[in-house]
Amino acid sequence: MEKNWCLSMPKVELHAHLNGSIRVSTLLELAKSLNETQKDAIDFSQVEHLITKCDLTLTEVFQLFDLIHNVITDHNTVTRITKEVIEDFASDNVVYLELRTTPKRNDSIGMNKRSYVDAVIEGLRSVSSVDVDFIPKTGDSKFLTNDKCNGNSRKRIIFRLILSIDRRETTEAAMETVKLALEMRHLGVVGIDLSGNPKTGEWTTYLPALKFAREQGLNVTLHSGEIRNSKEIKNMLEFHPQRIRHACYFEDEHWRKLKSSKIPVEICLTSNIRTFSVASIEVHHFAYLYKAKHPLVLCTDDTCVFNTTLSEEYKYAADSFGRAFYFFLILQLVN
Ligand SMILES: CNc1ncnc2c1ncn2[C@@H]1O[C@H](COP(=O)(O)O)[C@@H](O)[C@H]1O
Ligand SMILES: [Zn+2]
Repeated sequence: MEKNWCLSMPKVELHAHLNGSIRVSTLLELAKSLNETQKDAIDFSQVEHLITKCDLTLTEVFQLFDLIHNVITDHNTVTRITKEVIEDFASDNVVYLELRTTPKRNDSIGMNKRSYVDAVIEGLRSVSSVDVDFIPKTGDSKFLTNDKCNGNSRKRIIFRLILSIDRRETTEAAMETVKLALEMRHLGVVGIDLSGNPKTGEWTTYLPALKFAREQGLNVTLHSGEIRNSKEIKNMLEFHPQRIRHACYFEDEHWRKLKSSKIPVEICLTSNIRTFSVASIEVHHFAYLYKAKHPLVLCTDDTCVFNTTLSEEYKYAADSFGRAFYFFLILQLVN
């Protein structure tokens, strides 16, 4: 399928991690300058090596995240990368973007979870090439958009934020993130995500925070089935999150439960193939769920880490799954 057609089509991105979507050029620039000024702070050659590697094991992916986090340490950098990530999605013709990020602390520079998210919001405000509509439309909040020219001919992107809990965090830290999300709902925070290295921690550590989030009306999305862990997948499905991501290692009983519950699945083809979570595109569960008419959405996950864009994910799906998928896209456009 035509790459340009996939590019020109207005798209919705529901699963992208902020730090994993940093521009490659920005990552290399920041890593290089850190390497020159503070020799011990970062191993530049390792960043370069991992960023150019074709396939990355999950362990390498999380090594790369640690390196990225070592580079993005201050508020200004968080603001800069947010601005750039939005500009990049807008140029890929994404018209609705739900970005997720893990609020972080860095005591040495006075960063706490709240000030981290404030820096993200500052990034939204600083975008000038496109209007970023990030405030749910209620009352007098309209003035908080970054709509600088009041014109309606400019390109517009609707933006919402999901706050992530990292599987390395404590129950208390997760609860702090949920409370922060509740405080920031008027700034477009719509949900809570559980992510991080699936080989780390127990998801039950976060259940009190996830249940509290749901009781308070926040949406919950879970990374599930990125590795084989039958019990965790079963319990996550029983929790009934609003959306699930990955579902690579689901077994028959999980598929049955997923299909009857109609929980939508966020599909990240390149991420799954490049991390070997699925053996090949031919056996990817996208085809199975698509045929079963299960609610699905194609997403990028981490455009920097997996060297992809949402248009490329659509092209990948169309090229791999053929004509039926092409008509599915046309129907989406028509509706
Ligand atoms: C490859 N599949 C994945 N599986 C699980 N968690 C992932 C992920 N990709 C990204 N993240 C989560 O997002 C963080 C980076 O963005 P933020 O610092 O939050 O903006 C990673 O540290 C990890 O916790
Ligand atoms: Zn993810």
